[in-house]
Amino acid sequence: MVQLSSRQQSVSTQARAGSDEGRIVFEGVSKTFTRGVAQTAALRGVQLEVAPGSIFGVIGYSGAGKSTLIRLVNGLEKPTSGRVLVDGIDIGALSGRGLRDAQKRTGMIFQQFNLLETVRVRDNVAMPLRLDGISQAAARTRADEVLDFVGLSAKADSFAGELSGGQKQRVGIARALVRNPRILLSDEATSALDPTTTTQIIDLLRSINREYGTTILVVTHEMDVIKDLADEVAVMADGEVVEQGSVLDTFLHPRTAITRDFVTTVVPQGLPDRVLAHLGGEGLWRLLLVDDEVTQPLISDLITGLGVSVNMLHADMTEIQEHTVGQMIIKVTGPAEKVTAARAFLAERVVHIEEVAQ
Ligand SMILES: Nc1ncnc2c1ncn2[C@@H]1O[C@H](COP(=O)(O)OP(=O)(O)OP(=O)(O)O)[C@@H](O)[C@H]1O
Repeated sequence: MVQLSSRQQSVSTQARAGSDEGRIVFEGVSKTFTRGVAQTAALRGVQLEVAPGSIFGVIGYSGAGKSTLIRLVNGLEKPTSGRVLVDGIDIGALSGRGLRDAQKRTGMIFQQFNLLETVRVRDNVAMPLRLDGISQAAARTRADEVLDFVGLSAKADSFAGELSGGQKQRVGIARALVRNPRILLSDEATSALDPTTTTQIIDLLRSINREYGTTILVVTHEMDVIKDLADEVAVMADGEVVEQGSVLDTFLHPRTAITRDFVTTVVPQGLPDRVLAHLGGEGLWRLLLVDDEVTQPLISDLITGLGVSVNMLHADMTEIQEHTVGQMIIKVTGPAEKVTAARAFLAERVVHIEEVAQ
């Protein structure tokens, strides 16, 4: 894998921790679009901080304000009120040359790739440098470096229109990296891709973050993308951030209904109604287990140690932020005092236990 530049090599996540380089801060940001007499409040009082070198995910349904949020970071939109600080600089206060210079420190990738289809891959990637006035030879040399980094050297002479969706997104990523940005913005970059290609692009984004300490702000409507890519997540609804926290904590303890809905798309949290109809409410529990909790002999301990019957209705396991998260839905039956004791026993042994909603 080719090294991107000496500047990027020297910039580690740790080295950035105390500085504003790669930091994004939203300070009470609102954005209202006005068309004639119609007004749309796309963002309302957004307060967020994206730490340097982190991967921060923003999830929400269509119209929640995600694209507007990301467009404020590279100055494509200006806040109606509040401030967006990028590398410590109030981006909304810049214009002209100052804004263009700030924009060079931010790369962006898009759902529809935004490539020039009839232009060769190498020249698509070199385009931002050519717009900066860099010579064609130097821009092409640099483009070849980043194409090597994203694994697409072999396609440098192809026309962009000849590539698959996954290859196009790699070109989009190479173009976004060509100026060595401190920050990479991703607006639904995997939404047009199949699951396998999505995984490859997510792996590429993670390797960019890991090797160069690039801050990545990703907006998406897919909780799978958040699970596999992000460290932190903010959930948006109607222009507001309704919940934020670490991805693992958000999966384990969603606090709002909308977050629970998103979590459910990855970790189903209930049972089919027809199954529920056959089960009484008592002793019907959903358990969450993390890491070592997953491998303990929980069910046999319940049966042999507490003398209750256990019916296993559902079990699954997934990886979140390098932690193993297991889920079980069980029905415990027996004398009331034993069922109560079983619940107390489980509460000691698993990270979360709740009654299954009927
Ligand atoms: N340029 C604009 N002019 C007027 N209204 C706009 C403009 N851009 C966005 N909006 C409105 O702002 C709200 C938020 O839009 P935004 O595109 O940020 O949401 P989103 O979460 O990215 O949705 P999607 O995933 O569908 O793109 C929507 O009601 C949208 O119609």
